[in-house]
Amino acid sequence: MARILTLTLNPALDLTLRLERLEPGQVNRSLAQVSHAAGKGLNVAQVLADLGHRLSVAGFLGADNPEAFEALFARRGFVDGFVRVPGETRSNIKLAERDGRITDINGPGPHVSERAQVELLDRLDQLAPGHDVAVLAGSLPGGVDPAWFGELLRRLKRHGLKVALDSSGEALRAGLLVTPWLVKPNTDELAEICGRPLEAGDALAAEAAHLQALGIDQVVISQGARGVSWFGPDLALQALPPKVTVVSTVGAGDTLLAGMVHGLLSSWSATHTLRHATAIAAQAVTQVGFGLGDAVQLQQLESAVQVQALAEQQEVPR
Ligand SMILES: Nc1ncnc2c1ncn2[C@@H]1O[C@H](COP(=O)(O)OP(=O)(O)OP(=O)(O)O)[C@@H](O)[C@H]1O
Ligand SMILES: O=P(O)(O)OC[C@@]1(O)O[C@H](CO)[C@@H](O)[C@@H]1O
Repeated sequence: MARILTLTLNPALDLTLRLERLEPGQVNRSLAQVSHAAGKGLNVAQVLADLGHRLSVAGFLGADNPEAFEALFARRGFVDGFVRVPGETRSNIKLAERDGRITDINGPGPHVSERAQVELLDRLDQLAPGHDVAVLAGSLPGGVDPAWFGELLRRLKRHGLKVALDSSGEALRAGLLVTPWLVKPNTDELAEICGRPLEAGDALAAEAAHLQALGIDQVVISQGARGVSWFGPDLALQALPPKVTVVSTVGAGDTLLAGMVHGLLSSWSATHTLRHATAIAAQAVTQVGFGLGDAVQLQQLESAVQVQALAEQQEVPR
């Protein structure tokens, strides 16, 4: 069991509405709705807690609506390092149609002052020592500069934590410069950073090689239903998940990330790590919400994941 700190700088109340079919511009009636305290780092934390780890969670939380988050922390036994900021934590709307299509409408989050940012850094100086890994996941709220985000990663590294990063756009770019231990972009996020499409397998491998040359040990590239490419020191593997009935893909990437961190910390074989992480991510899409589901279903999914070696990585000219 490891001690893991997850950072969610821009958490969200996820409101998932299940619909037969979304008709834009019409009155739509939902079949069911459910609300969760969420945000990428908090979703990762819930899966890691289910996998047996001890969690601390931090970031910025709106002072006007903290109840669902505080209830989650109490229920899951998370150490609460969140700085409260004026205003409301955002609500993100997830429209889940019967055929598995998901439409996300994510809010900007409250504005975070410089003072609150200093407070979080001070708090992390106290909280971080003693943790093995920090997982930083999700977007930046208003007022938070990507350069500050880079400084945050640097501090966590200085405290001796392995840093795992899952973000997008400028925050991802700033984080990559600090060479985290592990990075988990999806194909679109990586393509945006490198400024070219990454459809072909050799383009992915070349980009992964470039990130590894910067000093990033583990490059995990998620590709939705097409699976995962994992480039580690001396390994390049591809996992293909089994076909599942999609209920909501929200949090699949977070579950995959948690699974990879868990396998690596447990010193499992590479194949076991990737197979298990891919299986829990596949299970995640069959449910709304975050955390591991039925153990028997998980066992069946794990047996059905196909893992194979990828062709030799290629150098990318820069
Ligand atoms: N339809 C699916 N069937 C099986 N597995 C899936 C499916 N969609 C996603 N997954 C699994 O979940 C992983 C993460 O999905 P994806 O690449 O969509 O992540 P993401 O874009 O980071 O998602 P999010 O940000 O919503 O958490 C995939 O690599 C795959 O293993
Ligand atoms: O707007 P961000 O921070 O990029 O993503 C936020 C979010 O879409 O990510 C999670 C799923 O990965 C959801 O719980 C949450 O609403």
